[in-house]
Amino acid sequence: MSTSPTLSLPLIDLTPLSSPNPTTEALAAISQSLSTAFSTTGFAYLVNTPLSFTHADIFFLAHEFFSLPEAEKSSVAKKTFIPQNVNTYRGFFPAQAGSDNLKEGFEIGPKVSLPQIFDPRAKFNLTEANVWSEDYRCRDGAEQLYSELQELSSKLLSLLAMALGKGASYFDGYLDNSMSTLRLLHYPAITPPSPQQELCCTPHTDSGILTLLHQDQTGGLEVLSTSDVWIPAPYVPGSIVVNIGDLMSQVSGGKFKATYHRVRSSPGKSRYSVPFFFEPGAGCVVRSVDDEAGEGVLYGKHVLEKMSGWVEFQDVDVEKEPVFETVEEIGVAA
Ligand SMILES: O=C(O)CCC(=O)C(=O)O
Ligand SMILES: [Fe+2]
Repeated sequence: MSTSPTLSLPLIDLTPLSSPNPTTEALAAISQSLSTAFSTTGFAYLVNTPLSFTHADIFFLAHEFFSLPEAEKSSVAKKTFIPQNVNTYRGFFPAQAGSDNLKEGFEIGPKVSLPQIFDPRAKFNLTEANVWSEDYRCRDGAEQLYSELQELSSKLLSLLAMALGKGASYFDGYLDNSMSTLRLLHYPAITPPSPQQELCCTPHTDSGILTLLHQDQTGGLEVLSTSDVWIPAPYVPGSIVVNIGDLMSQVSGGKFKATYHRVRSSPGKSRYSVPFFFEPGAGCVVRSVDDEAGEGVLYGKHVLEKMSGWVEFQDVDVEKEPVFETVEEIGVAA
């Protein structure tokens, strides 16, 4: 692990993960670097990742989607925005004018269908199928990127298990029916620049296990340091920004930090980013390593609670959702 003189976040070299048989020492060294980064700022840059996609390939997927005509994007918009559409959780969301979240997005989940554990009357079905516009030419690419990011995240999860003193397969149950989300984001240019629109992504923590973020060259990402100062996390060529989500922070007994981050507007410029939120299955019971016999929390419930605070899901009312309470109730093995 190294820290560039101009960067406040560590760079972690993942070269050994591209090898079919990485040495135990190499894996232990990455595990240690991740542990140090996640126990302090909660953020790091990953370099020499095993992805087959270049930075340009990834942003092509996003540009192609956001250059579709508005009507085409609306055809896959979530029900919250286009009431006649059936998709509630996957799909397109438009930019919310007048908020600190001036971004439009397109979200996809796994290609394989997930067990339908939500009440069909629920306002948000977290395990619904993806929706695609026939005019979007990059569906195969987006599905392939999803699969590679899921694979990389799974490897990182094993390394986090080791960092917590557990065996490499300790968290493997999280991968059953994992409902990770690949999100293509476009922050439209603010013209004319407005002093009121200082932020285009409001300060927040992510909700899942970890997030792998590709950002373009525009800059603007900021991370709250341990001394409560916003530090820039600019684009580093060829890197992925990684950070811990609330869930993993809880699982680690607070050892790993879910750090606040935000995006500062770049006057007159548009920006693209592609976060991948690595998540367990909705029916996964998640427990802290410090309380392995405890009741734990059902991941699907954790997400709905978190969603009620997101601008894209303003109408989530967790109290009114027919949310399952126990694993038995939703009929899924933990
Ligand atoms: O666009 C970015 O760089 C960050 C996006 C983000 O933090 C998120 O979508 O959770
Ligand atoms: Fe985030």
